[in-house]
Amino acid sequence: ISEPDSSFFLLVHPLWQSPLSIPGGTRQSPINIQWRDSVYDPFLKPLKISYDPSTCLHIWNNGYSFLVEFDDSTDKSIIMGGPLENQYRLKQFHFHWGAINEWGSEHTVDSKFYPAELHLVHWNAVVYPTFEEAVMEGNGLAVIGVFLKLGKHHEGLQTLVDALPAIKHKDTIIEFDVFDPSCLIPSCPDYWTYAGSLTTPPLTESVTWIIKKKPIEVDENQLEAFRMLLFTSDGEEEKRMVDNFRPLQPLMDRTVRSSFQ
Ligand SMILES: COc1ccc(C[C@@]2(O)NC(=S)NC2=O)c(OC)c1
Ligand SMILES: [Zn+2]
Repeated sequence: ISEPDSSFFLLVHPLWQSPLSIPGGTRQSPINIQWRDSVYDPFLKPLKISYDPSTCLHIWNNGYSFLVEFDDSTDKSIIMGGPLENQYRLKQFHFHWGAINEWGSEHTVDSKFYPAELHLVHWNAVVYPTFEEAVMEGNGLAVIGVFLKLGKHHEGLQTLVDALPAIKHKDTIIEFDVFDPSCLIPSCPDYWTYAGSLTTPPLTESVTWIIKKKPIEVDENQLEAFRMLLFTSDGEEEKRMVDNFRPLQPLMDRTVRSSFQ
């Protein structure tokens, strides 16, 4: 097969024992973004991003991806504007990627997969007292999605890549002092936005997605470093951490808006 389609993953993908979408789900993620069907919304504001690099805590392998977590006890690292009515606090970021460069992203653009996708996860601390509660609410989370494409070496990403050998196995963690995730976000302000969900259980429909139009470029060695991680714990039979993305979900009664014409 040149490119996986949902039937491929429905049949053989090892990660998906659970239902592929929650029964009655009307706003599931990820989706294909058909560029020509997206609707320009002139009322969408520019997204404002202000992260404090000192809020970075640690990087760890949770057995499905690797994530960098932030101190979200204050409003030091936040986003606002864009499609958002409140400001949202940065909680963590993580990635999804494939075994080969032909696929790996969760969202697709005109049915094209990218080799990987970054998710920067934020929660609405203005309205909800805890992240756990925000996860259950329609306007609880805001996730910035950034596509990764094969190209030149990415200096900022290399800091993360250098830490990966230390978190090869599930449930391994290392301290991460200072990191500014805005170095992973393209400077081009253009994005798509739509109402969606988490892409792993509990699959709750609580995410305002903000998908950057422009990808960042990373090199082959950096993608290969992701693929050296393991789903499995130390001592278990090794399973490479690859293809940790959910199959595409139906758009149903949703419109994808664009911040650009
Ligand atoms: C209980 O709260 C959760 C659970 C899982 C995730 C991870 C994920 O499902 N969500 C996105 S986005 N990508 C993913 O893989 C989460 O992230 C906000 C929050
Ligand atoms: Zn994700």
